[in-house]
Amino acid sequence: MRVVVGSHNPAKIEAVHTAFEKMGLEANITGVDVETGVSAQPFTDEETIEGAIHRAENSLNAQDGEVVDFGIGLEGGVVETPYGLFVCNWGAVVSKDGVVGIGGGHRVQLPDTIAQELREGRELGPVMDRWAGGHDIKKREGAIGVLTNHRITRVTMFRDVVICAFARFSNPQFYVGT
Ligand SMILES: O=P(O)(O)OP(=O)(O)OP(=O)(O)OC[C@H]1O[C@@H](n2cnc3c(O)ncnc32)[C@H](O)[C@@H]1O
Repeated sequence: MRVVVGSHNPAKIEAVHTAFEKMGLEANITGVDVETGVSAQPFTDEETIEGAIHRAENSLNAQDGEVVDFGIGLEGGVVETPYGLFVCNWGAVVSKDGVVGIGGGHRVQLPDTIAQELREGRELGPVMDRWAGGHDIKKREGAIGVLTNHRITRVTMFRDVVICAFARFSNPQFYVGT
């Protein structure tokens, strides 16, 4: 099966590889840079889901006539709650016939100092690098990896997001009419 991921972020590509391994599916997986159609730092679940869907759809369309079975979009964002700002993560799988599966991931509460910088308009990636003293954390363990001491990483989190988004294709009989 041919799968295209709407990103070159190595954490996302590795997550898709490990998801397919875990699902026991053989796939040729590549990444492509696509537009997300949402802001660089999505600030709601809805905007983050929209970004994931756009990435998945644009991945399918980027392949110029080549047959691709699934486009996959993985998007990170943040959500405001009465208990503070949380990182949120969403994934979308779009099949070549246009069926869309969506899955969500863990949420981790951001420290107030980081949350405040995001509310002022900065992006989580560079803020996290500065705060944790790392480089390109978003391409490796992610904020979730830093904050959980690597017990959950961006790779394992997005791996599970892909498996959840794939539920519709793993069990189509449960989704008839939806
Ligand atoms: O190369 P792409 O696929 O665009 O990957 P990205 O990490 O830059 O883009 P996302 O859409 O996944 O994330 C949106 C923003 O949130 C940041 N972000 C999201 N989750 C993060 C995490 O776990 N750790 C660090 N930054 C994160 C990221 O840096 C972006 O600024």
